[in-house]
Amino acid sequence: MPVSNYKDITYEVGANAVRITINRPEVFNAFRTQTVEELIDAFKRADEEKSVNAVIFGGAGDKAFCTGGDQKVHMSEDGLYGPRGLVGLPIEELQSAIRDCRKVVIARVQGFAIGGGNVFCTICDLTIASEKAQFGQVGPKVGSVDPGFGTAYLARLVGEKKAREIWFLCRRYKADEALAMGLINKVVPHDQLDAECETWAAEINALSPTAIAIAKRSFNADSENIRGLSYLGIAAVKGYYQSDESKEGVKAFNEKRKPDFKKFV
Ligand SMILES: CC(C)(COP(=O)(O)OP(=O)(O)OC[C@H]1O[C@@H](n2cnc3c(N)ncnc32)[C@H](O)[C@@H]1OP(=O)(O)O)[C@@H](O)C(=O)NCCC(=O)NCCSC(=O)c1cc(O)c2ccccc2c1O
Repeated sequence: MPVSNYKDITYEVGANAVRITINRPEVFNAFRTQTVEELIDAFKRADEEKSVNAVIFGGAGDKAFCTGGDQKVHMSEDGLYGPRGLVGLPIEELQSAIRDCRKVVIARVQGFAIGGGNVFCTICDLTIASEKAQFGQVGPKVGSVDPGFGTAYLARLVGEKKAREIWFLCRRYKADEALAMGLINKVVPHDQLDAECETWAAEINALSPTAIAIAKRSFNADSENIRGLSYLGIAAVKGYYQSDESKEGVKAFNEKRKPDFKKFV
């Protein structure tokens, strides 16, 4: 897919990093099938980029890095997001593409990193956030769950107790709380976010690309079993998405009301 054909994202090669940006600010940079397809293509392209060692992954506008799956397109008859993969968008292939990319992937978080957006932060090699950023999970509130990197790998970063708290209470966490729990690497004043990301990318860019790629593969190898969990779990999520229980979560979000899950207990 040529870069010029991207509709939902932008792709730029800078002096120190490739910049991949979700460009759907009208839905807080939520992703649909097309967004996920383009991101997979972009991360595979970045993997082959010869001039830089880093990728800066962000979301357009001031409000959000990414808020996960687009709940407006998710409100479908079959409960799926679209035509591709098990749940209608190949999210598990995108998560693999980010992990498999030999560059250091830095998440640039200026606002909400919620749902699948929070999973991206978890998977990215490094995360730098503005003091305005907010993190959290919403799956059990909106009829969804990320069964793999969003749960099991999150626990490796923040510990089992905190990861379970994040999923079982669906609270929002400020940037300094995310830093304290080990979810992100650094918090900076809002207007210094781009400069900080660029500084980190420049430092990485001065280092040996082969050593970095081997180190990344080595870190990944130790948690590679989670890819298997994710691919298995997503089959369960497909069945869940087709249930009235999950559809109630999606409907409630779109109708801006609290979900009523009582009858499913
Ligand atoms: C981000 C929020 C916390 C912001 O709340 P706030 O109250 O400030 O603002 P609004 O809620 O009014 O939102 C403003 C505006 O943006 C729209 N919007 C926000 N997020 C989305 C979204 N994800 N999809 C579509 N639209 C969105 C919202 O509708 C408003 O627009 P209006 O035109 O209506 O005014 C809050 O918005 C929030 O919690 N958003 C997250 C919603 C959500 O449910 N996300 C998806 C979760 S599921 C998921 O992401 C997911 C990830 C995975 O990795 C998976 C892997 C495997 C299987 C499944 C997966 C999966 O489902």
